[in-house]
Amino acid sequence: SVCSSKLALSQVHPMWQEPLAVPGGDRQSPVDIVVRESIFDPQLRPLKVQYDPRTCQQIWNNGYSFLVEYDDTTDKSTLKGGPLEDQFRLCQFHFHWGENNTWGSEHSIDRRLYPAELHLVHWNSDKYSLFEESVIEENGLAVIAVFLKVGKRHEGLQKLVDALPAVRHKDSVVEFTKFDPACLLPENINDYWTYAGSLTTPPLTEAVTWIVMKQHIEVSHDQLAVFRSLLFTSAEEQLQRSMVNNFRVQQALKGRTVRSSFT
Ligand SMILES: COc1ccc(/C(C)=C/C(=O)O)cc1
Ligand SMILES: [Zn+2]
Repeated sequence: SVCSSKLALSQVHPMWQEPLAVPGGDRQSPVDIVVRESIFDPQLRPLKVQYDPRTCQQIWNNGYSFLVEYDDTTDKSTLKGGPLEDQFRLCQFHFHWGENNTWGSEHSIDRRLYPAELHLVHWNSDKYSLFEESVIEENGLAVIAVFLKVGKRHEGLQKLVDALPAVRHKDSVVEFTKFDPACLLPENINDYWTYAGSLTTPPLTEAVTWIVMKQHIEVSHDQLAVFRSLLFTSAEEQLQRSMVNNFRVQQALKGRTVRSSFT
């Protein structure tokens, strides 16, 4: 099953108007992570990531980002450990980026923004039987966030970059297989911050356990430029708009604690 319902996503408009307030919105994302206010939790376990490249299916431009979607009908690509009590299934990953290298990430570390941010979206397959069910449950989703910095070319990313021109317009889909998302993780995945938050695009539901990696990955300027060559708009639309700055504004922490897995 493709893990993001087309109806809800098709209502995600680029640069969409932020709702004034999300019902009961006291755990919204993204947030600024203030390092010296994060609390080391020695009970946080190492993350266990097991991805099977054979579950990779397609890339879809949903008019907000491009999603690399995985077959999540079995427990082949999974995440567990860390702050998680249950086993989670990978359903898709996507990115957020800016119009230049000064900004683009959704989270920040002591107010430092990165030019882009990767989100690997997983749902709780111990408790729910469908992604769509898990999206409305407080322990339904786990998202790994990885910051991207501009530097050397990322060899593993290039296969994805080469496929992007085929999904230039909103609602375009291209087959994309045998991609191992583990190649996008930093060497050290055991240093991370974690907090209770939400999706950062509609439906903005407060269902996400965020796991934000301390270590970034590097991609080249040219690779990021291909992200920026995508369009928010479909082929039929009169006025084409570049897919850039597809990040949400930061939200209040509202008393939440950000824990760290490292001192
Ligand atoms: C059911 O519709 C959905 C739409 C979007 C999403 C995600 C995964 C949003 C985000 O990445 O912030 C999930 C479900
Ligand atoms: Zn995201």
